[in-house]
Amino acid sequence: MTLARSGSTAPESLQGPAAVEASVAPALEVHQVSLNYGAHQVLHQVSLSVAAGHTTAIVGPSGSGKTSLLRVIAGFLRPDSGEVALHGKQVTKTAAHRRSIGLVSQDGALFPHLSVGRNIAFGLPRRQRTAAAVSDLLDLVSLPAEYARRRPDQLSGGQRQRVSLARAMARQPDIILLDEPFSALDAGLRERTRKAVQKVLRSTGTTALLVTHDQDEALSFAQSVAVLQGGRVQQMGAPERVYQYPVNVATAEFLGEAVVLSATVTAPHRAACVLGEVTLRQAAAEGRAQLLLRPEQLMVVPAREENLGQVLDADYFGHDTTALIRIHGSGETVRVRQLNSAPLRIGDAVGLEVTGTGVAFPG
Ligand SMILES: Nc1ncnc2c1ncn2[C@@H]1O[C@H](COP(=O)(O)OP(=O)(O)OP(=O)(O)O)[C@@H](O)[C@H]1O
Repeated sequence: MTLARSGSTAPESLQGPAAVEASVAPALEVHQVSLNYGAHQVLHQVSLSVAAGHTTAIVGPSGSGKTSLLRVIAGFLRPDSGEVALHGKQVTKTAAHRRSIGLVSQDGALFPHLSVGRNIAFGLPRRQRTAAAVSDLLDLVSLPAEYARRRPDQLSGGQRQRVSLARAMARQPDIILLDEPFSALDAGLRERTRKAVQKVLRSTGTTALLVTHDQDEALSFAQSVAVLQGGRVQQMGAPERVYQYPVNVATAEFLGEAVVLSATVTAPHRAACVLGEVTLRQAAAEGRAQLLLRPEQLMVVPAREENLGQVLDADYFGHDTTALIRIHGSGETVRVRQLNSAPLRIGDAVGLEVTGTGVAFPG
């Protein structure tokens, strides 16, 4: 049994997002979708598309509308306006069970009284419910065939999620919706399961949409990231793009730790701030600005007269220390991430140097 579709994009998907996007029609298109719960509007003209064979993550804070959007795509909720299409075919009014969609939820939603094998077989068309097909699906998610006889409560959380993925993939749906599938797992298992799921999706060329509130997960798992805030898509693009070129400070702050300093843009690619002159990676209008840097761009150097600051707080994480530093004179505070060759302590006097480039926003 092979789960790669005929005309699947699996080989191309390994060649990079641009190659696929240029040649393949979107598997999912959401166009101008708005949704209200009574008088409360939770989605505002949301548009996004997912290229066939690609994985896109919708990331946003709690209450931003991620689950609501997923439910509209799955067909559990009808939008007040806008459209949803799968492989170019309108499904906005199609019942959930008639859409070619696989769903993996936070808890896996396995039937506790059925064996793993029967859980997986449930996802297969009736005539294909054979031990061999179940065994192939277990193999796909790197679980031994003997696990078919176990009950879900005899598996670890990560194994349960892999079974849930196998069940969702059994019918080779147009798209797999992953609704916070790793959030119930502890840190190490979460990462391993994430990698395992990513490998299955990419090797089979399966289109997937992941919903998560975890920025790191979104950036590392998906080939494209959509940032949802207040029911609006603020930005969508490749992970490196949205991290490096956020459209506003709120998006930057959501997609990882941000250092925001008052600055003056003195030339299209130059800004002056309390830490000195910084090169801008995209042109900005001259005048007052907010300068965005990331904590990993601030290098702690031995204390000197200029750029002198003091450590206000320090969190030791083993591999590195994150410290809050108040800069003398301006009173501004910055967060730095320092490898633990020389751990920082509260009260230390330090100097700071900026590496790399920043982004300036008017204001
Ligand atoms: N059935 C409902 N009736 C009324 N309001 C709802 C309903 N479901 C969700 N909401 C509201 O809609 C908004 C978006 O909720 P949604 O669950 O889509 O957000 P989310 O981004 O998935 O949040 P979380 O990450 O906490 O799950 C919230 O303000 C929520 O309170």
